[in-house]
Amino acid sequence: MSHAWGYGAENGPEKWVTNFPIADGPRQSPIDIVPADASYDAGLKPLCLKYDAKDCIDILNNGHSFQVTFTDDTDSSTLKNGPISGVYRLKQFHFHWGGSDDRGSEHTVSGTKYASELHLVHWNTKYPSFGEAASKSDGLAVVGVFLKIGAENAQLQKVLDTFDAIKTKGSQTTFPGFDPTTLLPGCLDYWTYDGSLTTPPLLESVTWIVCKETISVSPAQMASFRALQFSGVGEAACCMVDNYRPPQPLKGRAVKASFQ
Ligand SMILES: O=C1NC(=O)[C@@H](c2ccccc2)S1
Ligand SMILES: [Zn+2]
Repeated sequence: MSHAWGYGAENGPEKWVTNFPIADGPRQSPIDIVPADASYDAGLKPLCLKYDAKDCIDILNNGHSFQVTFTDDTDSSTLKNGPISGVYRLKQFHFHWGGSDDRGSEHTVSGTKYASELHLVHWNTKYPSFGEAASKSDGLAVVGVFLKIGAENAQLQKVLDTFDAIKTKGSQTTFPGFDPTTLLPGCLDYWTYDGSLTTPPLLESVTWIVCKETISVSPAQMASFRALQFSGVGEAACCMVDNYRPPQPLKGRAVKASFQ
């Protein structure tokens, strides 16, 4: 690829395999979740998500999405139970979205695309760091939440209110004291399967935990997402839209459900 990966015609998901051959690997993400094909697993525990707002540090436009980063030096913001063993620390959360309200999520449900998808990225503390964990088959756990077009989401709006300060690639601003619990649906029923990062390097190190229940986002709020830019200051302006990878082949993997 002549330049860094992205979501355009020249450097987008169909081209990633050139520099990242694992793109055609056996446990790639996202996938289309077909509820009727998911098997209920009574052994799956409820998710235990405990976040401390004091760990929330800043918000960054990284040129692919925007991410809210957490301090992960202690076990104060963690994911436990669910399909995982041990303690996973929250590193960051970010979103993927479309150029219009009819698309944007990475996972789909029986082919249904949502306007956006929230990813809460956690790493297994049996490893010394996120970077180390990212290369291990049980290194990461990402909680995915679908954003469905509807009422304005007041908690999400707190994140969107920072966007004037992070419009372009590489810009960031402080974002203290935000509790990501406020972005979770009321019901934490989930589907789970073994998958990968959905962006390069596409490492097959993610236990995916996708919530059945959606959260709401208004059309105006989605328009705010789309006013962010992939491009940096002084570059040709390019709206940050369609920053999602489409579903990948299941290749025989089982999708389990925590609910009947
Ligand atoms: O769930 C995912 N979404 C992404 O953008 C991928 C990623 C890549 C690197 C770090 C964190 C997340 S993995
Ligand atoms: Zn993501």
